[in-house]
Amino acid sequence: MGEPKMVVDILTLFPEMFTGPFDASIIKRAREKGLVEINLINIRDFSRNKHRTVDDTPYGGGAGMVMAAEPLFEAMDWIRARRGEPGRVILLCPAGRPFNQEVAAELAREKHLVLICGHYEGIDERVAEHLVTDEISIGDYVLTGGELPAMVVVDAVCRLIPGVLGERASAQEESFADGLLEYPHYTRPREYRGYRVPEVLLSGHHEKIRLWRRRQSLLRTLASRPDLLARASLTGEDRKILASVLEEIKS
Ligand SMILES: NC(=O)c1ccc(N[C@@H]2CC[C@@H](O)C2)nc1
Repeated sequence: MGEPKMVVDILTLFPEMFTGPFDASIIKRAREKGLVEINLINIRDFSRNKHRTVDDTPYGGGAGMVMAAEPLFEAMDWIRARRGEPGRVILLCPAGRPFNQEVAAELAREKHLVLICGHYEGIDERVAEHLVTDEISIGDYVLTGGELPAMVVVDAVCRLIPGVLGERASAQEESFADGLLEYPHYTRPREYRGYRVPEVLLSGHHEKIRLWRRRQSLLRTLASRPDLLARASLTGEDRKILASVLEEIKS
């Protein structure tokens, strides 16, 4: 097994939550190919008291419990001793930087990521202040823990590592890679319960198919995510296609 392209250390109280998603399909294959190494590290193993506690009551009062700093600092010491300074130490939390394809691409360039999955009301702030390099949120909602967000981030990042997806083309063409939504996909049969595949896709005319797909991407993005359209890098051809679409809408 060659040197893995990326190492991901995940600090969590529930390592068992990860076995399903990371032992199936693409991530499993990436691990088997040695393209990525994912280590699940149980925060509780770094508790330094005999009851192996990892949380405590909040200073200043209030409901709920707070994750203590010590086990996380001890775990980071262990990670550093074993593998040196991580490229990024990511805390998953609702206040974090919104996760998107651009952030995934940025993280995919790192050699070593540490993801910290919190629980309870939150984590002692000294962790965010002195250990964390990036706070990331997968959306504006509160979850019981950082584990599900960590799975989402690992999935989106791993699939961008060269060699993880079979033919790179599918990752390139896919939504958000060029900033537009994806065109519709079809496969056999060419007619199912009376529903037919668009003729152009059966024509074998590659240029027409490319244009049809691009038009569909532009139409879909215009219809459901005009904000993405505003930010996308459009070619001259794209603008011509959009102009003709807008003409049709007006007529
Ligand atoms: N939107 C998100 O990415 C997100 C991340 C974490 C989270 N919850 C954890 C539990 C306690 C605290 O560490 C944060 N909820 C939502």
